Amino acid sequence: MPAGETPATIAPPVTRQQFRDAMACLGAAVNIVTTDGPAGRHGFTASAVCSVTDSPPTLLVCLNKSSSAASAVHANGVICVNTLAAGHEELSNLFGGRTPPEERFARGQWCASATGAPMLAGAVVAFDCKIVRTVEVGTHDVLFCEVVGLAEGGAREGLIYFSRRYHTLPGAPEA
Ligand SMILES: NC(=O)C1=CN([C@@H]2O[C@H](COP(=O)(O)OP(=O)(O)OC[C@H]3O[C@@H](n4cnc5c(N)ncnc54)[C@H](O)[C@@H]3O)[C@@H](O)[C@H]2O)C=CC1
Ligand SMILES: Cc1cc2nc3c(=O)[nH]c(=O)nc-3n(C[C@H](O)[C@H](O)[C@H](O)COP(=O)(O)O)c2cc1C
Repeated sequence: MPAGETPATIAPPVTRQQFRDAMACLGAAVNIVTTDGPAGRHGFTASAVCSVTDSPPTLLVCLNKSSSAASAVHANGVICVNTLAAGHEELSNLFGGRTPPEERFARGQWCASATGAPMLAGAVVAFDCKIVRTVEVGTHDVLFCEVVGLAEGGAREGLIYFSRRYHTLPGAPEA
């Protein structure tokens, strides 16, 4: 559409595909959300991650109820949100695909965070969290997560998912 023209509107009801096509216009950081504990280790790729409040530090994660990771996430009650860096595209696809949990963790270097959830070496940042509330909305559970630990991985270039493709973001210049 040429700049300055009125955008075409879509009549209600908005379909799933129309919603997804619109959401593909929003750039988002890519994260691998992990968990570990009595229900075992698991993880999935998530772009639906957002800051809620800084007091107490809280973020939210939207988890598809049909994900193979869902039961472990709920039972363990802890997650680590590992924000991916440039070069992590393959790892993102591995955790976003239909692979068994142990095959996912065969790639990348993982260590246990304070909550026990796997933390990725080389992530841009990692948020170690306890799930404090869960709200069911449609196909997803919205997990409200209190951040109990942080690790800055030191990766310089970020990764963003936009228009159904990965893009690299340049890092801040050296101080
Ligand atoms: N909240 C939701 O239920 C979903 C939201 N979306 C949004 O729509 C955009 C376009 O999606 P697609 O056309 O499927 O192609 P896509 O290529 O952007 O998505 C890649 C894969 O990730 C899955 N995915 C992406 N975001 C997801 C989410 N929040 N929950 C569960 N699965 C998710 C998709 O189903 C697809 O299998 C995505 O980038 C995302 O922002 C996509 C799928 C589901
Ligand atoms: C870029 C990208 C972003 C995604 N974002 C989310 C998300 O925010 N929430 C979610 O539940 N699934 C999301 N997914 C899909 C899950 O990663 C995927 O369903 C899961 O890892 C595979 O499901 P399975 O373990 O049941 O095979 C995303 C996938 C990709 C590739």
